Amino acid sequence: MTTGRLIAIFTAMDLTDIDRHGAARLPALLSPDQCAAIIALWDDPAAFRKEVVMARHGYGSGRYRYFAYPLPDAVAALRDTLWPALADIANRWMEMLGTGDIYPARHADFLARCALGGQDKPTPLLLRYEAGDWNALHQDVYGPHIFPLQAAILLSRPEHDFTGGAFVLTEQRPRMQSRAEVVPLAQGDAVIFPVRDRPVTGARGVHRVQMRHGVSRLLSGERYTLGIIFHDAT
Ligand SMILES: O=C(O)CCC(=O)C(=O)O
Ligand SMILES: [Fe+2]
Repeated sequence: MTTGRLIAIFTAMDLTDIDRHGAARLPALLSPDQCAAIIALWDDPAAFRKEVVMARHGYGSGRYRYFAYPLPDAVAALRDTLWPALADIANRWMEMLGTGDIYPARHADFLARCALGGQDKPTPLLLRYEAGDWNALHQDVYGPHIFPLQAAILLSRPEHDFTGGAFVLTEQRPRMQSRAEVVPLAQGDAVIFPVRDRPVTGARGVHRVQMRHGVSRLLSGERYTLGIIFHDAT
């Protein structure tokens, strides 16, 4: 995947979906071969710094592994090339919310800021679900430094490699009932979504709505996802 191709996809996609619906889909960000190559990393212990068995923590059922630094090239490239377009959205959001936060033009500069605050462990992760597994609704916050958007890339083929296992987002609206959004993904598609909350313009101005994401129960097969989170962890 070249930067040029990523930028072309971004230009083509409807980024306003993030503001309208809380999520945007980037079709075919990775090819089937690229997906297979990332899935193959699962069995390379040297690629990872930590494994989480989700049931042990009440996170659902399934496993995930956090990549170690240096990240595999494909993972590092995704973090770098997605950054500029997402930082633009994030900076617009911070302006709407009046936080005064500004995300730098280069992802490396944001990581340096995280590291100064003690957040220096890589957060990109590979997730694996089998039949019966699921991912509880959650927010990927790892410390005070938060980049407000993240990406998840489906590496397996729906209906071929697995059934069930839908990517789900919920939006908790202040003093109102919550809204669910299901994002149908094909192999290689990415979904871009808020980490914790997002600004919504209402009748009385801008307010934050809390967002959570998760995965519904897998009915059969095996499902792998690559998660790209832009802040690091303590
Ligand atoms: O498996 C999924 O689709 C969700 C993964 C996830 O929670 C994440 O990437 O942060
Ligand atoms: Fe997550």
